Amino acid sequence: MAVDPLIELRDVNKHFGPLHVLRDISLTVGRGEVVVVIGPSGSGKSTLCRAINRLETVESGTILIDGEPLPAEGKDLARLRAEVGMVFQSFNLFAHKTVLANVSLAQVKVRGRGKREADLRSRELLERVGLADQADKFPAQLSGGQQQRVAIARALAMDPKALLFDEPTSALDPEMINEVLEVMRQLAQEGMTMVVVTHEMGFARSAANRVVFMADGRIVEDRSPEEFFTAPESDRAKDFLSKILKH
Ligand SMILES: Nc1ncnc2c1ncn2[C@@H]1O[C@H](COP(=O)(O)OP(=O)(O)OP(=O)(O)O)[C@@H](O)[C@H]1O
Repeated sequence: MAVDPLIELRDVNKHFGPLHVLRDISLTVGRGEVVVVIGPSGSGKSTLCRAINRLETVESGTILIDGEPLPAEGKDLARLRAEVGMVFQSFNLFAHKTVLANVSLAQVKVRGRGKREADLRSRELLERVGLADQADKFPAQLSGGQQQRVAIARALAMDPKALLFDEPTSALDPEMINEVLEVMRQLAQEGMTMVVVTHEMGFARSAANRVVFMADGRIVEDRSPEEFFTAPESDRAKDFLSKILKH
């Protein structure tokens, strides 16, 4: 399949003090592709995800969104950032605003939509994530899984070209993990371009087009889930998988 690149990283490097946390990272995510990033704790997965829309600065290398280099600051950065939505481990909803207002807010402020139009779109998206009947509640009245689904609706409300997920289920009780993964699976099937940092190997196996395995700030393997899970090539990946499978 010819790749139509939507997100590209070329030779990206970053340190935190003496720690070289991203080492010569080159990665291309094609339009409609789901790339799941896995690896041991501290290997740089979240930093990579956050670098893609410059929540972390990088020291060298290039990041392109739909062919446009991501600038360090300014209007073009804000515009490109809005094209790549982000869903975090902690849902970061406004506690004093209703679910509906949480989904509508950025549409009005960033996209310049009128309130009525934004609310209409928010209701459609809440329906899509199975929360149509929760629109008037406040975040604290919802379960963690429901709150994360609101956060996904909020990200979708910006009409992003791609979504980045940074450990979206790590803060959830086990019984709520699946309802969030199910929404993500649905988005993947609908063709959303997604980069997902997760420890959920079942999701990586079943929803990813590619698995990127990181260790010590490097991409060590970048392959289909079938190949990666049945025949990992590197000792680091073999070691990682054997530890995970023991749990
Ligand atoms: N703001 C920061 N300042 C200093 N060090 C940081 C900062 N953020 C992350 N680090 C360090 O950079 C390394 C990579 O962190 P990162 O969160 O990207 O790893 P990760 O692979 O996502 O790990 P985990 O699976 O535990 O979330 C870790 O050693 C971490 O302690």
